[in-house]
Amino acid sequence: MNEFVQGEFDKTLSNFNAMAADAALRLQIAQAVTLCVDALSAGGKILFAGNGGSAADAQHWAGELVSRFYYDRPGLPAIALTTDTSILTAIGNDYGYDYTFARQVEALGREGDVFVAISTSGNSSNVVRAAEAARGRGVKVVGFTGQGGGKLAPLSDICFRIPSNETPRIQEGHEFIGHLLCALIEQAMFPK
Ligand SMILES: O=C(CO)[C@@H](O)[C@H](O)[C@H](O)[C@H](O)COP(=O)(O)O
Ligand SMILES: [Zn+2]
Repeated sequence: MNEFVQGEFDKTLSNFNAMAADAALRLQIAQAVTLCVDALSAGGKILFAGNGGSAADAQHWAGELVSRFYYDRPGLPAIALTTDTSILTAIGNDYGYDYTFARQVEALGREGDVFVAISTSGNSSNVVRAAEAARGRGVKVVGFTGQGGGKLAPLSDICFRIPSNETPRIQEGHEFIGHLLCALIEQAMFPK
């Protein structure tokens, strides 16, 4: 067991070391912040979606923006598309699970909004279809995925590809970058 735990620490540390050394990743973080700040400053909003642990990320990050992150300031408009069981079951039952997020993007997304699409494989159909729906409506797509990128990468205006093929490592990287984006958006929208 100790060996397993040590192995998990080692993989997580080497994943974060690789991210910390990646200058292109820092540039992407700055670009994603600009995209979100431009959208919010123009009266737009940020939509989030993902499955499983990534649904938790979607809700977590929307919560940081609507409520607060490091300090008190006005709430920012952000919606996780993973939370309303009536909507999710209606779309899932009437159109199919693949459409659970796309339908909501069609209903809620407006030109100038940002859709944050989270999928460790990059291939979850409901996330990929929602990214396609977003592009079709002039909604910018910020993708969060793994090393491979999957189908989501080419659909994204900016795509965070965590340098791992292991779902938990990818999710840990997502969580870190998601927090960074929330902090930087807060600072840019409401400088202290
Ligand atoms: O949290 C985990 C694994 O750590 C799982 O719930 C995981 O999110 C689910 O299997 C998802 O359905 C995986 O989908 P995706 O990341 O490939 O889009
Ligand atoms: Zn998990």
